[in-house]
Amino acid sequence: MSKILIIDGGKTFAHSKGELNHTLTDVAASQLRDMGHEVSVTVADSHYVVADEVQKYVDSDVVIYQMPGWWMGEPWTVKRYIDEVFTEGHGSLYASDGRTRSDAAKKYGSGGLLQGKKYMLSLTWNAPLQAFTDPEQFFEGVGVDGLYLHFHKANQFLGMEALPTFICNDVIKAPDVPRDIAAYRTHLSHVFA
Ligand SMILES: Cc1cc2nc3c(=O)[nH]c(=O)nc-3n(C[C@H](O)[C@H](O)[C@H](O)COP(=O)(O)OP(=O)(O)OC[C@H]3O[C@@H](n4cnc5c(N)ncnc54)[C@H](O)[C@@H]3O)c2cc1C
Repeated sequence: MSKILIIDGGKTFAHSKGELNHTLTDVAASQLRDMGHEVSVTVADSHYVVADEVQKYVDSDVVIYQMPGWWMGEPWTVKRYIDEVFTEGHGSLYASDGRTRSDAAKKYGSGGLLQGKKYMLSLTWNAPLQAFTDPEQFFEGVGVDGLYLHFHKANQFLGMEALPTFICNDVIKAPDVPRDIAAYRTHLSHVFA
Protein backbone atom coordinates (compact mmCIF):
# COMPACT_ATOMS: atom_id res chain seq x y z
CA MET A 1 0.00 0.00 0.00
CA SER A 2 1.38 3.39 -0.98
CA LYS A 3 0.30 6.87 0.03
CA ILE A 4 -0.35 8.80 -3.17
CA LEU A 5 -0.93 12.54 -3.54
CA ILE A 6 -2.53 13.78 -6.77
CA ILE A 7 -2.08 17.43 -7.72
CA ASP A 8 -5.03 18.26 -9.98
CA GLY A 9 -3.90 21.05 -12.32
CA GLY A 10 -7.23 21.33 -14.18
CA LYS A 11 -8.45 24.90 -14.48
CA THR A 12 -11.08 26.76 -16.47
CA PHE A 13 -9.33 29.34 -18.62
CA ALA A 14 -9.88 30.30 -22.27
CA HIS A 15 -10.29 27.09 -24.31
CA SER A 16 -9.33 24.85 -21.36
CA LYS A 17 -12.32 23.87 -19.26
CA GLY A 18 -10.36 21.74 -16.79
CA GLU A 19 -12.86 18.88 -17.02
CA LEU A 20 -10.53 16.40 -18.70
CA ASN A 21 -7.90 16.89 -15.99
CA HIS A 22 -10.50 16.67 -13.20
CA THR A 23 -11.83 13.49 -14.85
CA LEU A 24 -8.38 11.90 -15.08
CA THR A 25 -7.76 12.87 -11.44
CA ASP A 26 -10.99 11.07 -10.46
CA VAL A 27 -10.08 8.04 -12.60
CA ALA A 28 -6.68 7.73 -10.93
CA ALA A 29 -7.99 8.34 -7.42
CA SER A 30 -10.69 5.69 -7.70
CA GLN A 31 -8.51 3.11 -9.46
CA LEU A 32 -5.60 3.55 -7.06
CA ARG A 33 -7.95 3.29 -4.06
CA ASP A 34 -9.41 0.11 -5.58
CA MET A 35 -5.82 -1.19 -5.82
CA GLY A 36 -5.46 -0.65 -2.08
CA HIS A 37 -3.55 2.63 -2.04
CA GLU A 38 -4.34 5.65 0.13
CA VAL A 39 -5.02 8.66 -2.10
CA SER A 40 -5.40 12.35 -1.38
CA VAL A 41 -6.06 15.09 -3.93
CA THR A 42 -5.13 18.77 -3.95
CA VAL A 43 -6.58 21.03 -6.64
CA ALA A 44 -3.80 23.47 -7.55
CA ASP A 45 -6.37 26.19 -8.33
CA SER A 46 -7.72 26.25 -4.77
CA HIS A 47 -7.06 27.82 -1.39
CA TYR A 48 -4.76 25.08 -0.14
CA VAL A 49 -2.72 25.63 3.02
CA VAL A 50 0.96 25.64 2.03
CA ALA A 51 2.24 24.06 5.27
CA ASP A 52 -0.32 21.25 4.92
CA GLU A 53 0.88 20.59 1.38
CA VAL A 54 4.50 20.35 2.56
CA GLN A 55 3.40 17.76 5.12
CA LYS A 56 1.57 15.81 2.40
CA TYR A 57 4.86 15.51 0.45
CA VAL A 58 6.63 14.31 3.59
CA ASP A 59 3.87 11.74 4.22
CA SER A 60 3.40 10.54 0.61
CA ASP A 61 5.25 7.81 -1.26
CA VAL A 62 4.20 9.07 -4.70
CA VAL A 63 3.04 12.42 -6.11
CA ILE A 64 1.08 12.51 -9.38
CA TYR A 65 0.90 15.79 -11.31
CA GLN A 66 -2.25 15.84 -13.46
CA MET A 67 -2.05 18.92 -15.69
CA PRO A 68 -2.70 20.42 -19.12
CA GLY A 69 0.08 21.69 -21.37
CA TRP A 70 -0.18 25.49 -21.42
CA TRP A 71 2.28 27.43 -23.50
CA MET A 72 4.68 24.51 -23.73
CA GLY A 73 4.65 23.62 -20.04
CA GLU A 74 2.71 23.49 -16.78
CA PRO A 75 -0.12 25.97 -16.07
CA TRP A 76 0.73 28.85 -13.77
CA THR A 77 -1.42 27.41 -11.02
CA VAL A 78 0.81 24.34 -10.83
CA LYS A 79 3.96 26.49 -11.04
CA ARG A 80 2.63 28.66 -8.21
CA TYR A 81 1.90 25.53 -6.16
CA ILE A 82 5.47 24.32 -6.67
CA ASP A 83 7.00 27.71 -5.90
CA GLU A 84 4.95 28.04 -2.72
CA VAL A 85 5.14 24.47 -1.43
CA PHE A 86 8.72 23.59 -2.38
CA THR A 87 10.05 26.90 -1.03
CA GLU A 88 8.19 26.43 2.26
CA GLY A 89 9.68 22.93 2.30
CA HIS A 90 13.24 24.12 2.98
CA GLY A 91 14.38 21.91 5.84
CA SER A 92 11.77 19.21 5.29
CA LEU A 93 11.64 18.62 1.53
CA TYR A 94 15.23 19.68 0.82
CA ALA A 95 18.13 20.58 3.08
CA SER A 96 20.10 22.76 0.70
CA ASP A 97 21.16 22.85 -2.94
CA GLY A 98 23.54 20.00 -2.07
CA ARG A 99 26.89 21.79 -2.20
CA THR A 100 29.12 22.28 0.82
CA ARG A 101 32.48 24.02 1.21
CA SER A 102 33.78 21.06 3.23
CA ASP A 103 33.22 18.46 0.48
CA ALA A 104 33.63 19.44 -3.17
CA ALA A 105 32.28 16.04 -4.23
CA LYS A 106 28.78 17.04 -3.15
CA LYS A 107 27.19 18.58 -6.21
CA TYR A 108 24.34 20.97 -6.93
CA GLY A 109 20.98 19.23 -6.72
CA SER A 110 21.98 16.56 -4.18
CA GLY A 111 20.36 18.15 -1.13
CA GLY A 112 16.89 16.60 -1.41
CA LEU A 113 15.30 14.99 1.64
CA LEU A 114 12.64 12.92 -0.18
CA GLN A 115 14.95 10.07 -1.20
CA GLY A 116 13.05 6.93 -2.15
CA LYS A 117 9.85 8.77 -3.03
CA LYS A 118 8.48 8.88 -6.58
CA TYR A 119 6.54 11.28 -8.78
CA MET A 120 4.64 10.91 -12.06
CA LEU A 121 3.53 13.33 -14.75
CA SER A 122 0.08 12.83 -16.33
CA LEU A 123 -0.40 15.38 -19.10
CA THR A 124 -3.06 16.56 -21.55
CA TRP A 125 -1.97 18.27 -24.74
CA ASN A 126 -3.55 19.29 -27.99
CA ALA A 127 -0.25 18.63 -29.76
CA PRO A 128 0.06 15.14 -31.28
CA LEU A 129 2.70 12.79 -29.87
CA GLN A 130 4.75 13.06 -33.07
CA ALA A 131 5.29 16.77 -32.39
CA PHE A 132 7.46 15.67 -29.43
CA THR A 133 9.13 12.59 -30.85
CA ASP A 134 9.82 13.37 -34.52
CA PRO A 135 13.12 15.27 -34.95
CA GLU A 136 11.56 17.04 -37.97
CA GLN A 137 8.60 18.42 -35.99
CA PHE A 138 8.07 21.27 -33.53
CA PHE A 139 9.86 19.95 -30.44
CA GLU A 140 12.78 18.65 -32.53
CA GLY A 141 12.59 15.11 -31.16
CA VAL A 142 13.37 15.97 -27.50
CA GLY A 143 10.41 13.83 -26.39
CA VAL A 144 7.79 14.62 -23.77
CA ASP A 145 10.18 14.14 -20.84
CA GLY A 146 12.82 16.19 -22.58
CA LEU A 147 10.38 19.09 -22.85
CA TYR A 148 9.55 18.74 -19.12
CA LEU A 149 13.22 18.57 -18.04
CA HIS A 150 12.85 21.60 -15.74
CA PHE A 151 9.78 20.06 -14.10
CA HIS A 152 11.53 16.74 -13.58
CA LYS A 153 14.55 18.54 -12.13
CA ALA A 154 12.43 20.50 -9.61
CA ASN A 155 11.11 17.19 -8.24
CA GLN A 156 14.51 15.48 -8.40
CA PHE A 157 15.96 18.42 -6.46
CA LEU A 158 13.80 17.16 -3.58
CA GLY A 159 15.28 13.68 -4.01
CA MET A 160 12.32 12.07 -5.77
CA GLU A 161 12.56 9.75 -8.79
CA ALA A 162 10.37 9.78 -11.90
CA LEU A 163 7.81 7.13 -12.75
CA PRO A 164 6.90 6.74 -16.45
CA THR A 165 5.05 9.76 -17.87
CA PHE A 166 1.51 9.48 -19.27
CA ILE A 167 0.20 11.85 -21.94
CA CYS A 168 -3.12 12.35 -23.75
CA ASN A 169 -2.72 14.01 -27.15
CA ASP A 170 -5.05 15.77 -29.62
CA VAL A 171 -7.37 16.62 -26.74
CA ILE A 172 -8.99 19.57 -28.54
CA LYS A 173 -8.52 18.65 -32.21
CA ALA A 174 -9.76 15.08 -31.86
CA PRO A 175 -10.92 14.39 -28.32
CA ASP A 176 -11.54 10.75 -27.45
CA VAL A 177 -11.96 10.73 -23.69
CA PRO A 178 -13.04 7.04 -23.37
CA ARG A 179 -9.82 6.06 -25.20
CA ASP A 180 -7.74 8.33 -22.97
CA ILE A 181 -9.34 6.97 -19.79
CA ALA A 182 -8.75 3.38 -20.92
CA ALA A 183 -5.11 4.15 -21.76
CA TYR A 184 -4.60 5.86 -18.38
CA ARG A 185 -6.12 2.92 -16.51
CA THR A 186 -3.70 0.58 -18.28
CA HIS A 187 -0.78 2.88 -17.48
CA LEU A 188 -1.76 3.04 -13.79
CA SER A 189 -2.16 -0.74 -13.62
CA HIS A 190 1.39 -1.24 -14.92
CA VAL A 191 3.08 1.52 -12.91
CA PHE A 192 1.37 0.78 -9.58
CA ALA A 193 1.15 -3.02 -9.90
C1 LIG B 1 -3.45 29.25 -21.97
C2 LIG B 1 -3.45 27.94 -22.75
C3 LIG B 1 -2.28 27.54 -23.36
C4 LIG B 1 -2.25 26.33 -24.06
N1 LIG B 1 -1.06 25.94 -24.61
C5 LIG B 1 -1.00 24.75 -25.26
C6 LIG B 1 0.24 24.30 -25.82
O1 LIG B 1 1.30 24.94 -25.68
N2 LIG B 1 0.23 23.12 -26.50
C7 LIG B 1 -0.90 22.35 -26.61
O2 LIG B 1 -0.84 21.29 -27.22
N3 LIG B 1 -2.08 22.76 -26.09
C8 LIG B 1 -2.15 23.93 -25.42
N4 LIG B 1 -3.33 24.33 -24.86
C9 LIG B 1 -4.47 23.40 -24.89
C10 LIG B 1 -4.57 22.64 -23.54
O3 LIG B 1 -3.50 21.74 -23.41
C11 LIG B 1 -5.90 21.90 -23.48
O4 LIG B 1 -6.94 22.88 -23.51
C12 LIG B 1 -5.99 21.08 -22.19
O5 LIG B 1 -5.03 20.06 -22.18
C13 LIG B 1 -7.37 20.44 -22.07
O6 LIG B 1 -7.50 19.97 -20.76
P1 LIG B 1 -8.83 20.32 -19.94
O7 LIG B 1 -8.79 19.52 -18.68
O8 LIG B 1 -8.96 21.80 -19.77
O9 LIG B 1 -9.92 19.74 -20.93
P2 LIG B 1 -11.41 20.25 -21.25
O10 LIG B 1 -11.32 21.56 -21.95
O11 LIG B 1 -12.24 20.13 -20.04
O12 LIG B 1 -11.89 19.10 -22.26
C14 LIG B 1 -11.22 18.79 -23.47
C15 LIG B 1 -12.17 17.94 -24.33
O13 LIG B 1 -12.50 16.74 -23.65
C16 LIG B 1 -13.91 16.66 -23.43
N5 LIG B 1 -14.13 16.13 -22.08
C17 LIG B 1 -13.55 16.56 -20.92
N6 LIG B 1 -13.95 15.83 -19.88
C18 LIG B 1 -14.80 14.89 -20.39
C19 LIG B 1 -15.54 13.81 -19.82
N7 LIG B 1 -15.49 13.55 -18.51
N8 LIG B 1 -16.29 13.03 -20.64
C20 LIG B 1 -16.36 13.28 -21.97
N9 LIG B 1 -15.67 14.29 -22.58
C21 LIG B 1 -14.90 15.08 -21.80
C22 LIG B 1 -14.43 18.08 -23.57
O14 LIG B 1 -15.78 18.10 -23.97
C23 LIG B 1 -13.51 18.64 -24.61
O15 LIG B 1 -13.93 18.27 -25.92
C24 LIG B 1 -3.42 25.53 -24.17
C25 LIG B 1 -4.61 25.96 -23.56
C26 LIG B 1 -4.63 27.16 -22.85
C27 LIG B 1 -5.89 27.60 -22.20
